[in-house]
Amino acid sequence: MAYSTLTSSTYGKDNVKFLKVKKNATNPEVQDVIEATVLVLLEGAFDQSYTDADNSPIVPTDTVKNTILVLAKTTDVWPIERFAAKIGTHFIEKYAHVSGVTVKITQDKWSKYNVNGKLQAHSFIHEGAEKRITSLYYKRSGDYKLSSSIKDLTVLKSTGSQFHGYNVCDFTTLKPTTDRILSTDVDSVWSFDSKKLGSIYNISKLADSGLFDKVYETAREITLNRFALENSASVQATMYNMATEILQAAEVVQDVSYSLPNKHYFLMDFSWKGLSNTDDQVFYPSPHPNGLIKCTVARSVKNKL
Ligand SMILES: O=c1[nH]c(=O)c2[nH]c(=O)[nH]c2[nH]1
Repeated sequence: MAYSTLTSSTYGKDNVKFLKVKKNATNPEVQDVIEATVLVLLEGAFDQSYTDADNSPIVPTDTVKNTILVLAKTTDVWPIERFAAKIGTHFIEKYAHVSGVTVKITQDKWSKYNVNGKLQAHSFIHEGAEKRITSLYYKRSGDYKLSSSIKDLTVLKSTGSQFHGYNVCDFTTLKPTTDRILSTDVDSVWSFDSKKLGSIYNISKLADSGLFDKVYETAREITLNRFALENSASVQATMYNMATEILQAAEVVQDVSYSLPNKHYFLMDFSWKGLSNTDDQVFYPSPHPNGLIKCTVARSVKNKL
């Protein structure tokens, strides 16, 4: 008997990059761009390549890369949810021994900007680290999980955030505050209810209706609005409220997860110079450690009906 057994495996290509330009049909001067980074991993009858050095079932990762780029050329990549579904169904349809496909597409945020009050037709600002992401896991059975997210949207508010009333014990040094700086890199994930979306082949039609862009815009707007407008009791309370609002606004969303670092800014001590800093003006951006707070929020059973 063999000493070991392969319990799971998956393989493919990561960091496949392209930029695609879309020209308006009536005015080709009006353009859009998507810069994307794609991951595709395959599952299926590949065990012998690991256990017997038999490469015959392997679709080379180089072929996976070529496929992503050819599909980027020949099919519509707007929005990324549509392109993820296209990639997923392609691999299942083309290779009978592929049983599952994982796709992750990360989109850079290129935004058009104004010159003399006029939105430019084909000039864009790269808005830093912020990304729009979609993740798909699609199985030959037809089952799939689709989620989308915002990552590395860095925000800060200089007041309108509190933290007090927490557990106090002999390890506690933190002072309660009714006015602090709150800053985080937003990582917000909303998973779609597959039953409400229907078959994976329905995703393209839903994309035509603008559904995925609308949910993305809604999630981003709710996150930014609530961050600004709510006098935050804690990261925990604010993220829960954001997630609840997204569930209320987007019927097709099954649950919402946030993962938020609490990026601390500590009030500097100028007492050595005889200076008071009680007016909360000068802070030290502490690179580490940071708080890290995560939650997933779904509809309560009553509201699922
Ligand atoms: O919003 C917060 N949540 C915490 O759990 C926590 N813990 C801490 O030290 N500061 C904060 N702030």
